[in-house]
Amino acid sequence: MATDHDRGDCSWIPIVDIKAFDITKEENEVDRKDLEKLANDVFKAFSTIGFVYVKNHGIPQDQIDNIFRLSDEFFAQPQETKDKFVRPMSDPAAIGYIPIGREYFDANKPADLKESFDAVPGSEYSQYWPNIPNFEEDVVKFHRTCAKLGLRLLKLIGMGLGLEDSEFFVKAHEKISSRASNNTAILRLLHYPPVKDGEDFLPEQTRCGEHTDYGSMTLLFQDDTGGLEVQTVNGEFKPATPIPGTVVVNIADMMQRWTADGLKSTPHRVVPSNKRKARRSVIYFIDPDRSTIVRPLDGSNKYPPISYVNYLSQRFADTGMLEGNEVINTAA
Ligand SMILES: O=C(O)CCC(=O)C(=O)O
Ligand SMILES: [Fe+2]
Repeated sequence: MATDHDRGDCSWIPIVDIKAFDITKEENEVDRKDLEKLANDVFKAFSTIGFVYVKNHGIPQDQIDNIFRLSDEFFAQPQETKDKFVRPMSDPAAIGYIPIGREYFDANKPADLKESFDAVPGSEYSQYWPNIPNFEEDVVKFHRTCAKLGLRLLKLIGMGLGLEDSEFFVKAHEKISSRASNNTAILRLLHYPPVKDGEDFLPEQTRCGEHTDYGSMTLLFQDDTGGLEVQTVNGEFKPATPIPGTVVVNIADMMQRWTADGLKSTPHRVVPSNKRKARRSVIYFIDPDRSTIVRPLDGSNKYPPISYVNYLSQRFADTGMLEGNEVINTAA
């Protein structure tokens, strides 16, 4: 069957091959023309559908496989073991386990059928790292690897937008791999459990409700189960089918605001297309440094300037996620 990619449908998620600028290359060995073409391709996708599949990114497949294996090992533990690592929601710099039902996008619907583990480097909450050999070390290493890819893409976005300083976004994320108190980028391991024989999803329950992400950009590694759907420019949802060897990358809300709606933060969701099978994904939510003041780069007053940390708190409050002085650090 011919796919959208075969048909060259430009309104749908394109595959961008970034081999010329993969994370193993030194920036000074990269051909300027290749870089400009990539910047143009990435910009075109992010200013229309808001999503790309990135191919030949340079993250070794065995490193990705290892993270999925550690994730499986964590979620396969008995519930009472996982419950010992429940993430304190009061601090965006915290890490830990988020059980089924703890997070929701729509209070009027049953909670999403998912559980997750949030990780950041240099967390003061080291007691929430599970007792699984190499878990903390490998997960933090993967966080840093994802940061590298994220910074490459932020550079391409800066070029694609024609910013005078093409490193502008890179500089606004320079603390991405440092302590979470400076930058809230999180690596989230996600597990969507299967429903057992004789059981089913509740009416209106899904795996991950329709939402946009909060920060600047998201990297999304999915297994081969399927279920991720992205809203098209015409408003309907279409499957973002897993493509082996690629990372799905999407623009998030803060970046849309920063670019005065030039880049699109597109609604997406995960439906139970294969509900008897578990689905796993690993998500890297990229945020600007917490103290960054975000103002529209076109010089307009489309949105008032706001510090990223205030923006994040406001978003949680708007969606009922802020309880008392609690702030939870999630995408939504
Ligand atoms: O699991 C996925 O593929 C997507 C999840 C997602 O969009 C999110 O957690 O923000
Ligand atoms: Fe998302």
